[in-house]
Amino acid sequence: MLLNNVLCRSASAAAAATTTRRFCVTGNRSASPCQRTVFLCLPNVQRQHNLQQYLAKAFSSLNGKMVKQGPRPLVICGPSGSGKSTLLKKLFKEFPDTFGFSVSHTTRKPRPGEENGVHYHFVSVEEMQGAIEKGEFIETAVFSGNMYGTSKKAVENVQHQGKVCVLDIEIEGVKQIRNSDRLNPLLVFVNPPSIEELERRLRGRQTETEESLQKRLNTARKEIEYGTEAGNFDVVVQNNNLKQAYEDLRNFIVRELETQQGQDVFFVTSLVSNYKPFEV
Ligand SMILES: Nc1nc2c(ncn2[C@@H]2O[C@H](COP(=O)(O)OP(=O)(O)O)[C@@H](O)[C@H]2O)c(=O)[nH]1
Ligand SMILES: Nc1ncnc2c1ncn2[C@@H]1O[C@H](COP(=O)(O)OP(=O)(O)O)[C@@H](O)[C@H]1O
Repeated sequence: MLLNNVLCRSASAAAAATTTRRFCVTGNRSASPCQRTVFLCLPNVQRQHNLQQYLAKAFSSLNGKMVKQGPRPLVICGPSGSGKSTLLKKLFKEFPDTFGFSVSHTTRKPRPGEENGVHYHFVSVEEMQGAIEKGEFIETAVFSGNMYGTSKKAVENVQHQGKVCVLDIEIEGVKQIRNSDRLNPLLVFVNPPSIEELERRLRGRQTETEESLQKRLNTARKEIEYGTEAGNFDVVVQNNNLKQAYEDLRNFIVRELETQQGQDVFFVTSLVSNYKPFEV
């Protein structure tokens, strides 16, 4: 039996399950496809079977809010050139099994080195519009003359692997997600030191034409205003110095995941402690 939650029988098991809320009651580890599942192995089959039934009943009688759908996704937002991709690259490198990237759709052209299906799904305007009409997206936006969107499938693909889903999206997409009760993500805003430094970094990246660069800088002013306004994001990561910015991002995420984990561990532990064998 696999439920989207964490079951920990000890503090060390809780520590081991630092990232996912997957939960599995079984005596057989190979039975579960999910990663970093915490297993509860019971001494005999009969007892295990009864606990499975007990937990299934307990979980199904709870309202949906208590049984979460896994770890909260992480949305990272900030002006073009603020350092989102650079920070995320470091995060994926440090925690390859914990975080998974939500691969967006876009109508912009690939840059050298960008792979279809890895960095983006590069599509035509017609394909994008068709997919929007079919209701395939959680959110969409137009940025600097190109369409972008997060498909339901992109997020599900990551969540099905038991990973924390990471979305790199701009402000209008963030607003759409904030206004829906869909993802309930943690919201991170990456703030550059100044517009002047942002311009230097964007020019240094050598990915933009002069026109696209000016569009990005114009949008950046509004984005910084919205992003740094109190209450719009859970944290603002100031990216003056890359090492410090990464440390701030990392610390925030780890703290948040531990908090989420702690809440679930407490919740499931109390369920298990109420379990009486053979009373299902
Ligand atoms: N709303 C929304 N924004 C996206 C999505 N994918 C990327 N973006 C944002 O689109 C903007 C432009 O991205 P990109 O063309 O890759 O340029 P870069 O940010 O300068 O590297 C960035 O602010 C991204 O965060 C998406 O699926 N939805
Ligand atoms: N703290 C920093 N100091 C100097 N350059 C940085 C810093 N952070 C990122 N960069 C550089 O700025 C450019 C834009 O960063 P990038 O991660 O591509 O931004 P974004 O994904 O937000 O558009 C890249 O060339 C990157 O190497």
